Amino acid sequence: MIAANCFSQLFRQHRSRGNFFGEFSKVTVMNNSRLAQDTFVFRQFFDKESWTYTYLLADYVAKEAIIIDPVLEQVNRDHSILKRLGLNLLYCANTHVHADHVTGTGELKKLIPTCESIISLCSGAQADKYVKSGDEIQFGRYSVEVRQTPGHTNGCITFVCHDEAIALTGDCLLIGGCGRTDFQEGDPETLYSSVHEQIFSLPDYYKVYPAHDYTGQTVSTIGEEKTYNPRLTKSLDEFIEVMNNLNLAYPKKIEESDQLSLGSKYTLPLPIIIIMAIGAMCYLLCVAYICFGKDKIDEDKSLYAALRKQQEQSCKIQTSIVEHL
Ligand SMILES: N[C@@H](CCC(=O)N[C@@H](CSS)C(=O)NCC(=O)O)C(=O)O
Repeated sequence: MIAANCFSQLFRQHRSRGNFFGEFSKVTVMNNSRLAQDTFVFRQFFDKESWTYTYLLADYVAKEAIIIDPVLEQVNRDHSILKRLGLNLLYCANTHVHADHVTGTGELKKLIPTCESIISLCSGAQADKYVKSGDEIQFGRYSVEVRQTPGHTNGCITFVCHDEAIALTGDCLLIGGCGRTDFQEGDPETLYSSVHEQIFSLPDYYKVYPAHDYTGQTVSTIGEEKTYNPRLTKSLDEFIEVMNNLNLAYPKKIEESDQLSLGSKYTLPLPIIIIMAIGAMCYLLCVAYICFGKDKIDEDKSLYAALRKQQEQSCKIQTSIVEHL
């Protein structure tokens, strides 16, 4: 038993250890499949419209998977890759509510109803599971640790997979950059301490995978970012000055993505909400029509009565004139 534990410790260290630039060897397990797969599956997908990276992490032996930051327009791509690899998607997690694209979580949940959505407790969005710092999300023999890294938004989280020495930093830490802090709940001081305390505290060889890159890069390491990131190597005051003067255009989908629902079990689908709203409007119109219609009939009745009275009176006058003559 003790020997088995020592072996598993050594195996873990061997997989994770690496140098400053994140190079580390990997054990590849050959199984009966014609496609030789590492037991740990890691895929980085790109959406060219929003410059967004989506990540798939899975245990190929247990066939359990997690998707991070899926994009609505790419749901079919993600779904067919899951099918091709025969993976069971346990979770759709989002590093935050994105201002530049709509999440594919709701659509993936429709295709795979057993999959659960995950978002930070501080995001204000709806999901099946809410997470906070220290939580672990398990898939097969692997897991990711949740670290709250607010500053770009209050609900930003970084997922760290210690088994593979990787950090999925969302929009908090980008390669040679960081998330903007000029809208939603952005705050440069908070972002600065999130990066320094929660991300830069990881070992230098951990790989950094962000939610976006606008320069064609795909991966970095903690060591590189700590040494070369032009924003995060500055002092706090200099950083705040830089962040307050980025002058970036607003993302096109900011309003659409603000209405985010991650397909929680407890929310109604949008078409049902629209039908209910139309139904309520029709009901109000009917009530208004009936009330106004009734008033009009009452009005007509009293007018008719007054006319009849007037007619009767003029008849009486005419009769008395004739009698008089
Ligand atoms: N440079 C981008 C600008 C798009 C943008 O605003 N990206 C966000 C993340 S999505 S809300 C961001 O935080 N950017 C930080 C940055 O320094 O770019 C473009 O060319 O469209």
